[in-house]
Amino acid sequence: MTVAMELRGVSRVYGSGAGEVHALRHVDMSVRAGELVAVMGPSGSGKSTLLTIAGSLEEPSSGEVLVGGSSLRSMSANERARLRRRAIGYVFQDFNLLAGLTAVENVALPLELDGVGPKAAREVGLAVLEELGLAGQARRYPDELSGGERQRIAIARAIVGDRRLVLADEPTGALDSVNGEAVMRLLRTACKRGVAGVVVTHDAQLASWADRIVFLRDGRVVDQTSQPVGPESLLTDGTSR
Ligand SMILES: Nc1ncnc2c1ncn2[C@@H]1O[C@H](COP(=O)(O)OP(=O)(O)OP(=O)(O)O)[C@@H](O)[C@H]1O
Repeated sequence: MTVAMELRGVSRVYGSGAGEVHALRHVDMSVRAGELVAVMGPSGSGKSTLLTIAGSLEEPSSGEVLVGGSSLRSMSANERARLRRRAIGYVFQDFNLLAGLTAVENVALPLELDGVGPKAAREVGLAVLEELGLAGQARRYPDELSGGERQRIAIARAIVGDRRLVLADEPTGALDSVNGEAVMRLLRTACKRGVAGVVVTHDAQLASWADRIVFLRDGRVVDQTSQPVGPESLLTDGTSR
């Protein structure tokens, strides 16, 4: 399988002098197309920093980030912007859906911003919603949807078009366990289509939906676990079988 995203020796330092914070220290990590990777670790261990750097929303202090085999450093600002728009989908805890647009209009928005005509964009948006079992919500506005439904629509928006990488930061944070599982199931469905997914979560049960769990501590990768997919592979105390 092709490598969709790779971090090579990535470090990120915030501040300087006595206030220096080493958010990431020499992190090596790669995610293949079709693979879902969970990132876990204590508060402040660098999980969000890893995600924003992988998504080209922030630059590393040193090291290299490759998306689809191309180094972000070798791209112009315009090329990076195009990559963010076309190839990378982002899902955050607070949904970020636009209140004045219906579910399908929200999903179609990235395509429209990228120059696809409204009708064609809407058709692609509807197809993604259908594929994810969300067609029934297509015409509703965000305030007519539950929190779980809103987050699933946000995932549909993150994978619409030719997205190769989906980055999700605590996408299940505000949801109950049933809706949290539904969100992880959708991310898995997206990965089956060949999308590479990276999801930050505090929840071991939800992380068990991933193919692999990467553990961070003090900005370093301290462990990686491959696992059979599905929450049934977890023991009741949250450890892997
Ligand atoms: N913009 C910033 N300026 C200064 N320090 C920062 C900045 N962003 C993050 N940090 C620091 O970098 C370290 C890693 O932060 P990060 O948000 O990546 O951790 P996290 O694992 O996502 O934490 P949490 O689980 O609490 O969200 C923390 O010590 C944090 O205070």
